[in-house]
Amino acid sequence: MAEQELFLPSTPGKFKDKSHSMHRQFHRCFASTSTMFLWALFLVALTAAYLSFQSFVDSGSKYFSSAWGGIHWERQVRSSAQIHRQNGFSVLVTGAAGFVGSHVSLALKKRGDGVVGLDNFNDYYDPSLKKARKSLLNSQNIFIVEGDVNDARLLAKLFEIVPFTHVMHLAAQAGVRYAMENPHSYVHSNIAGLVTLLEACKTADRQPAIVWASSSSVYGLNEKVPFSESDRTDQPASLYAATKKAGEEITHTYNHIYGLSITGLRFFTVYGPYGRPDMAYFSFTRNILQGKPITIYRGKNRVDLARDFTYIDDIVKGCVASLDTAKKSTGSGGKKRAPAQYRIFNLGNTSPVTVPMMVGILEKHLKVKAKKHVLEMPGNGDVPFTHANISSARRELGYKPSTDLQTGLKKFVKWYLSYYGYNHGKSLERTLKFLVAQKCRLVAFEKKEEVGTAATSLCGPHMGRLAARGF
Ligand SMILES: O=C(O)[C@H]1O[C@H](OP(=O)(O)OP(=O)(O)OC[C@H]2O[C@@H](n3ccc(=O)[nH]c3=O)[C@H](O)[C@@H]2O)[C@H](O)[C@@H](O)[C@H]1O
Repeated sequence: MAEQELFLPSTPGKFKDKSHSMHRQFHRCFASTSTMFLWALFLVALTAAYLSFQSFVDSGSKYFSSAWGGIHWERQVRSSAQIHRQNGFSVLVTGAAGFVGSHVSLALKKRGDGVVGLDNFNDYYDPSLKKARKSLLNSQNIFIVEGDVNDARLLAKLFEIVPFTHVMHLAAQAGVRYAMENPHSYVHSNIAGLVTLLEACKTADRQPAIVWASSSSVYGLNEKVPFSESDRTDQPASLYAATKKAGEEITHTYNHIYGLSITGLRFFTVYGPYGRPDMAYFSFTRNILQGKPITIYRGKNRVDLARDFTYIDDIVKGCVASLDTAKKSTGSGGKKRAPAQYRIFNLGNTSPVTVPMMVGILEKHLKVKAKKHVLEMPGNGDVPFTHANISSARRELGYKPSTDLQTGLKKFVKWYLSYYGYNHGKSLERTLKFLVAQKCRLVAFEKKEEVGTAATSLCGPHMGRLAARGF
């Protein structure tokens, strides 16, 4: 109201005492200006408070939202990186809570190398399996840093704490068909993440040698069998394959410009205990046990699809041999001193098996028939077959796969049943019933003499003998 009076033109004749009125007007004006000034001051203070709160939140997020940093954390990293053998390595394993990463980490630690894991524990598949692998690694004194390969600050910190001799880069967005659902996750992990990691490695004062996971999928539509490293890889059939192929080109650049020693490993459909639930052998096992149908893709002209399935222990040997034979990087602090080693190897099994045959092996080990639903292969990035020529890896790494699919799947099924039981994914009630039944069987087994005596007194000696034998 006061402001309205002040700014509206005054009506002539309305004011009897002009000087008094002017005084009042001045007074009002002053009062109003000071109110405005106070308001402005208040707003400035509010803005400043908001800005400083924002910067607090921003800087705070470095410490609160990320799971790394601090003296205790650094101590864990250092301790995990400690080498316990002569001429041993200190290895940064990215994707350490993943399938291949966890197995390789355990193998390295077992022989006395220092291992620091890095994993972002994303939910591409059930993170509880990743946590279980983490617990396994922790029990062997391997520390897994929770973080992303795209976090340059974290990588710089890790290299500041530990002068890694090697990096085993296994963190990636895997899966051929999922690339159609979430293409950006492939670019994020397999391209951006790879470049961030290479930048950290190239800048390190003692550059590490790098061994990383490429893929058999880079052969794409190549029809020449078996696939050799020198075959064409310029016809990827999926975005996943394209990002792995891009990774091969990118690593070549870093080798050429900065003197990083690089070895790329083209894995062929790796399977085994603690494997990836998104892969066919794993999801088929789950469905078969649950009595659910499985979809088997078939190629053109009703030709079965085939894969050069490779057992995890063989892959681990190939990875470790790659680290052992890797030459040192030649640069330091971002400067190349001399040409460095650049290698690419197929790590396969050299004996492709069709998908229906793989299902047959699972049925045998699970002792359950699958409900099969055969479907023409959709245009989803799949390739009809893979078959590795491994002569190069055999010659230079001493790589010699020794587990056939029968044996490997038997080990996988054994692990699967011990890990999930028969009732994986079923209702809590059914799981409890299953556990109670198991417990009863155990009790009956342990107490069979007592059960036998009770059965004798109740039903006579024949029933007693049967009961004492454990039914
Ligand atoms: O070597 C690799 O570089 C890749 O290997 C693996 O890819 P793939 O060989 O495609 O394995 P996987 O999905 O187990 O399908 C196996 C077969 O089952 C068929 N398949 C699959 C699913 C289904 O429901 N039905 C079906 O018939 C399917 O058509 C295929 O013929 C990794 O996942 C990948 O991350 C990468 O590492």
